[in-house]
Amino acid sequence: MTDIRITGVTITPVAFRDPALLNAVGVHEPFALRAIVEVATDQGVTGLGETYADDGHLRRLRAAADALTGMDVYALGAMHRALAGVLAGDSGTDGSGLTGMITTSSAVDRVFSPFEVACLDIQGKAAGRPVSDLLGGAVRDRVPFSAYLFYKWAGHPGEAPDDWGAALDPEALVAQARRMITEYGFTAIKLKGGVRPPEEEIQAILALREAFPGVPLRLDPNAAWTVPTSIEVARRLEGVLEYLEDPTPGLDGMAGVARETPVPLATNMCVVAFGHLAPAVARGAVRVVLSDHHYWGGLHRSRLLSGICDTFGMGLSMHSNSHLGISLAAMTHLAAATPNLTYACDTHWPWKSEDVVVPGVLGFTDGAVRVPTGPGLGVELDRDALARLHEQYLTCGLRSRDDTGYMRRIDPDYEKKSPRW
Ligand SMILES: O=C([O-])C(=O)C[C@H](O)[C@@H](O)C(=O)[O-]
Ligand SMILES: [Mg+2]
Repeated sequence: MTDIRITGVTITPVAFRDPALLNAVGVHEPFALRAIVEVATDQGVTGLGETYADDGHLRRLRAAADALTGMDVYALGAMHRALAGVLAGDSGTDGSGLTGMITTSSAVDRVFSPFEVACLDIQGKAAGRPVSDLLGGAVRDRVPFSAYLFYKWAGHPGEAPDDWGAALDPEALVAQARRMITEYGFTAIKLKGGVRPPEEEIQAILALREAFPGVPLRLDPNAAWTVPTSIEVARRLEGVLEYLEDPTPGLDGMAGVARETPVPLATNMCVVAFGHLAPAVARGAVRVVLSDHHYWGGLHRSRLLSGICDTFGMGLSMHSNSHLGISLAAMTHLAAATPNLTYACDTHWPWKSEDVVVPGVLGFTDGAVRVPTGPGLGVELDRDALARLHEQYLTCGLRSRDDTGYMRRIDPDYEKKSPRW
């Protein structure tokens, strides 16, 4: 078999419009940042990856690109090892906004991920097979996603309201869910909490339960609550929630909540790297892990995570940050080829109005994305859109995600606290 050698990597940071979505650490800025990674090879086949674009991450991506140039796209293990060398001594904990609230994931895994995805795109194109086939083969041809609700302002301060409008109470969240379900057909609902006092968020979940009987519901306050508050909310929502995501900070706190409630606890905050799995299992801290190939080291390492979860009887769901079409394609191939990923995956997709991929391949029907069957990821770059969103990156002035800093500019008294209630 002929090698397919990397001859060059292009990393293009882009910015796309993002609504004023509220979370436990502040509010989304007017633009979300992503980096588009294009890998070129000596066989003329190219591959795509998508990742975060905070300044520190971009610097690491560029160093990685130099180290990977000349390597064979099949040598994924050697690439991961090479990046461990390049990033040795770099804790990668700057840019706390990279993954939302996650600062303890592995820098090597975060940097490796978009290159691995691009190499799998190339391998798939060379073999004429979809990426899901390289991951063991699709076990489902459609991947269900959840309606991801946010408390939100009507618009960014000083701008006209967006077409979703404000959502600051249960009625508005029910209306938001109704629109998302009408437009996308979602069959599960997640509410991003940690924004309003817990009693209000309980009322919001109860309103959603009444409006959408039988639809699985999740609440994720991103560690905004103390252990006693978490236990009380879990008690009030027992039998109502499919799972409660990261109610409180840290493995010990989560274990303390888990001991007192039958409601399954899920996480994308206290188990975000392989080293966290053994202590989480030992403490019985979580019943569901949200995978995310962007920080678990790509698609193969996410499948390794799924095997570990399966072995230890933990469920598997999927986390998302604001993302574009290359990521959605990668998430869909991965989910299709992961038998124990039985929960509807998270996606921020409905919140974005711009993209870098040619439209048409990825679409939602009945809340699910059909797994692309073309070679590789199955998506193609729209070069005009890429240029436009790169220009937007250059002019928007944002260089790192900073939900707290943005909130403080609007409300100088705002304090970041975990737990808050
Ligand atoms: O499940 C989660 O924790 C997330 O989706 C993290 C994200 O950063 C979310 O909170 C957001 O976009 O504000
Ligand atoms: Mg979460």
